[in-house]
Amino acid sequence: MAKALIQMALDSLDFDQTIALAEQVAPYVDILEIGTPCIKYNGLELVTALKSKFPNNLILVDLKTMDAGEYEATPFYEAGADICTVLGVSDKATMGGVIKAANANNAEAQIDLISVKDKKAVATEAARNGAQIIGVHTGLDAQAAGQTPFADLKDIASLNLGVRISVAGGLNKNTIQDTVRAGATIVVVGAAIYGADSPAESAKELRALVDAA
Ligand SMILES: O=C([C@H](O)CO)[C@H](O)[C@H](O)COP(=O)(O)O
Repeated sequence: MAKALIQMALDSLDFDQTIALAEQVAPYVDILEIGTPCIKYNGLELVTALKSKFPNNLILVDLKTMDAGEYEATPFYEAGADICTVLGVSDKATMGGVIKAANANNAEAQIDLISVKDKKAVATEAARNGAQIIGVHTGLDAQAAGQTPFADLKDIASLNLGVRISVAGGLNKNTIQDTVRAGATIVVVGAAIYGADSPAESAKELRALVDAA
């Protein structure tokens, strides 16, 4: 079985800090994620910069698109995004538009199940419609209210949809191996890396844990 990928969520608003953090963690992670607040603040220029500075990492742009899927996602794919996210609560046509834009650019679309009520149904339909990645996601606000992504991961993994499953929501060194063993093929880490005394050391430790899981 292929090793799980590690995705680092770059959630700063500051352009230069984002590049500096990416420089520290890039050797240890597979995917550099431009978080939603960060992409809204910095825009396409940051995608172009990360893509050129980190050719060995995939770039995920966490657009969380809600409408006008193809129109919104296309410039980000053209700027170098390997993966863009679209909300699972959006219209089927919106998700379809992002999937279409991804395919036109030899890239991938991720359906984010954040705040979706019937997650199994949305994930099943999205996979059938060509989404390459399903994102099980407990957002920062839901985390603050004590929620975790683990029960949702169990539900989605049990469907055996044949697509990759990304998991985000407060993962850290204590939970990352169980998350991989439960079926995550992409594990997303934000605060546990950028909030550490040494983000590079934290990313290195997580890499070793994921590779050993
Ligand atoms: O996607 C995220 C959030 O919704 C803000 O955009 C986070 O980047 C994601 O949850 C990963 O960060 P942590 O939960 O801090 O690991």
